[in-house]
Amino acid sequence: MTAPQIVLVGPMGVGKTTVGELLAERLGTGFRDTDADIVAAQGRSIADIFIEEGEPHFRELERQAVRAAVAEHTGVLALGGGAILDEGTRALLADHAVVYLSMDVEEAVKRTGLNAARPLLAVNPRRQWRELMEARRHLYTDAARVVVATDGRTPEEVTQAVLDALELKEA
Ligand SMILES: Nc1ncnc2c1ncn2[C@@H]1O[C@H](COP(=O)(O)OP(=O)(O)O)[C@@H](O)[C@H]1O
Ligand SMILES: O=C(O)C1=C[C@@H](OP(=O)(O)O)[C@@H](O)[C@H](O)C1
Ligand SMILES: [Mg+2]
Repeated sequence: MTAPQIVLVGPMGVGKTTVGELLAERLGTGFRDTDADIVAAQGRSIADIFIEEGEPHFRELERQAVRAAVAEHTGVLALGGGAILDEGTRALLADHAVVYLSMDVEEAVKRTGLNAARPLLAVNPRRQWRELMEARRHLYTDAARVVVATDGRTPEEVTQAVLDALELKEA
């Protein structure tokens, strides 16, 4: 059976895409991101999918994207932050090398406040973050083989911490 070497989960803005690309480079393998797969397949942005068809439909598209990626991809795979909310998606992650990139609420507000057209954070970001993390934290933890904290670390430092935690050798 083929499988991704690493699957990155964690909240929006924690660095799944950034660290995923760095990890793929360090391991000499490919990088894939389910958000990018969905945008490519649908020909429209994630924000547009949320607005036009709602979050449940997006979670279905995301489950299909995760199913395809874990079946086909052998490199580093980054998921969207909310993928873990879907039971079917969680089942697809069982037995994979899932890494939870974590951060606290203050770090989250700092990172996503600076950027991002992220539909779930449009109003009152600090409260949204607290609620979002309370709902999701245990799902990330349960799905993950290892947890890597990203607070106060650069993407390069996080990348090294993931390689160390999984005891992976570079290419
Ligand atoms: N360890 C880090 N420290 C500071 N900023 C970071 C870190 N990792 C990522 N970022 C920045 O946070 C933003 C979101 O990163 P991204 O990789 O898109 O996160 P995700 O895919 O988890 O939503 C980007 O602007 C990125 O440059
Ligand atoms: O947490 C979420 O529900 C979402 C996270 C986003 O991905 P990132 O975590 O890569 O930003 C994207 O899938 C969508 O905006 C919904
Ligand atoms: Mg991302």
